[in-house]
Amino acid sequence: MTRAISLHDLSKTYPKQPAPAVDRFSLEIPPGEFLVLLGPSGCGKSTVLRMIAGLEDISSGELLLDGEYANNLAPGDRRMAMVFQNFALYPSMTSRQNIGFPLRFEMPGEDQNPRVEETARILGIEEILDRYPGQLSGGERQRVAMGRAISRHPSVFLMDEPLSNLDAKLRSHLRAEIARLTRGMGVTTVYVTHDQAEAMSLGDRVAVMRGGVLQQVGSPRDTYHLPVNVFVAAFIGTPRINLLQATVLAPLGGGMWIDFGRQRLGLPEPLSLDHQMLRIQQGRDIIVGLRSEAVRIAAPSSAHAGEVVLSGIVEHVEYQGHECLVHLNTGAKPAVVPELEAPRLPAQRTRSAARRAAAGPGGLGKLARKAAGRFPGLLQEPDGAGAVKVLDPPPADRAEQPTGDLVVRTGPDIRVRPGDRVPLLVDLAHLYVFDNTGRRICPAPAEQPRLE
Ligand SMILES: Nc1ncnc2c1ncn2[C@@H]1O[C@H](COP(=O)(O)OP(=O)(O)OP(=O)(O)O)[C@@H](O)[C@H]1O
Repeated sequence: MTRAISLHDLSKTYPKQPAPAVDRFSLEIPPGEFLVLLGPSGCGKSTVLRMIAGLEDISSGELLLDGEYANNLAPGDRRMAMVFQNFALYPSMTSRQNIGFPLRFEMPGEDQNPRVEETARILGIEEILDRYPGQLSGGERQRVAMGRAISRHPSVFLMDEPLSNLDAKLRSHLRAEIARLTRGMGVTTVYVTHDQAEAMSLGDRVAVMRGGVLQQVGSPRDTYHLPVNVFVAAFIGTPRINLLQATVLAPLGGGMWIDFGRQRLGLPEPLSLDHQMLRIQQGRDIIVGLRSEAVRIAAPSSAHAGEVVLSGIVEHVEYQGHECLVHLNTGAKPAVVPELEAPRLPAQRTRSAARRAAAGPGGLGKLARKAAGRFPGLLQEPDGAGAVKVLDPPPADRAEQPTGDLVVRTGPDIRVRPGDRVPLLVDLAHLYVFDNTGRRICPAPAEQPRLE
């Protein structure tokens, strides 16, 4: 049994809160889909989940279950099972009693043991059925919590960061188990997380939220390759996408360049349609996004079609075993996305930079708050597209030292050292351009009229 969930302009405003925690959220979740709600802390993910579960009143908008109006349906009548981050097990009950507890109400008078044992077999927890939560590891507790959800044969699973209290190895193991279980059962699942890697590996689709507003919903591949705005681009992908401030130069005589200040990137002629569209940005601030795999360290003579030349000074090489991440300074100004951490920390910190970093995220938060103060309305736009303004890093940083603005992924055997100037080849097929409100303009959004 599985079901469709429709959210139409769902909003939630908590008492005494000026801004809605969830703002006109619309989404169709077909039966059997594994949908992940992804976003930074406080963006409203749990509130959406709780409204679906019936644990939170809906301020406005409509919730439909299999096409039927369900705003006022009691939680117990929704046939949904929820799994929480803190496991929420009864400490005085054994695993068997915890798993069987909801069945007492669903199948009164019946023997629950066969259902409990079937569930335990699916989860491989037969051995721990007679232990109490205090006698279980974190992973075992979460399996019991999952068992309690599964044993009810629900039509929807709602999972609120179910793995975030577990260590990395167990997380990845249980992640695979959740994917196997939910797909096997074919039950519609809504899964909340702020971990983009988890979202990408689990979701049929990922819905990215920011400040209560849905930014983009799509397959993991689409959200990675075609982010609608700079926020989604920066939130998804590790290492984070390189975001650089730039302007477009398109003199009347022809040619087009993306100007980073100290270097320019020439766009090859004839210009592609997407690049022709950039002409209207002439003289305006833009943000260029380059994922770490879109740039390689190689001589200009080895450029393939579609690759253009830049150069950078190596600041730091991060050896990762299977690859290296090379931090470079190209002389460009990094763009900062409010609500996410600041741009990358400089590779070679001065003492004052290290002090600032040691002071924790407050300084970065302050930067974002300062930005929000300088550009009112900047953190959220009425149409939900999400304006994301480019910010200059604090001047003191720049005066003290050059900051790495570009991270490039290379093979593990790269032989470069801090201070080396290296040639770079940028693959234009993987170059993103965002306008000064943060919207992606290149590659052009599908709905945009094209110059044909
Ligand atoms: N009961 C409440 N009363 C008032 N404000 C609330 C309440 N619950 C949540 N909020 C606020 O609503 C906003 C969204 O909260 P929510 O828990 O949905 O975010 P989230 O994205 O799930 O965050 P996290 O990942 O940290 O759990 C936050 O600003 C939060 O402080």
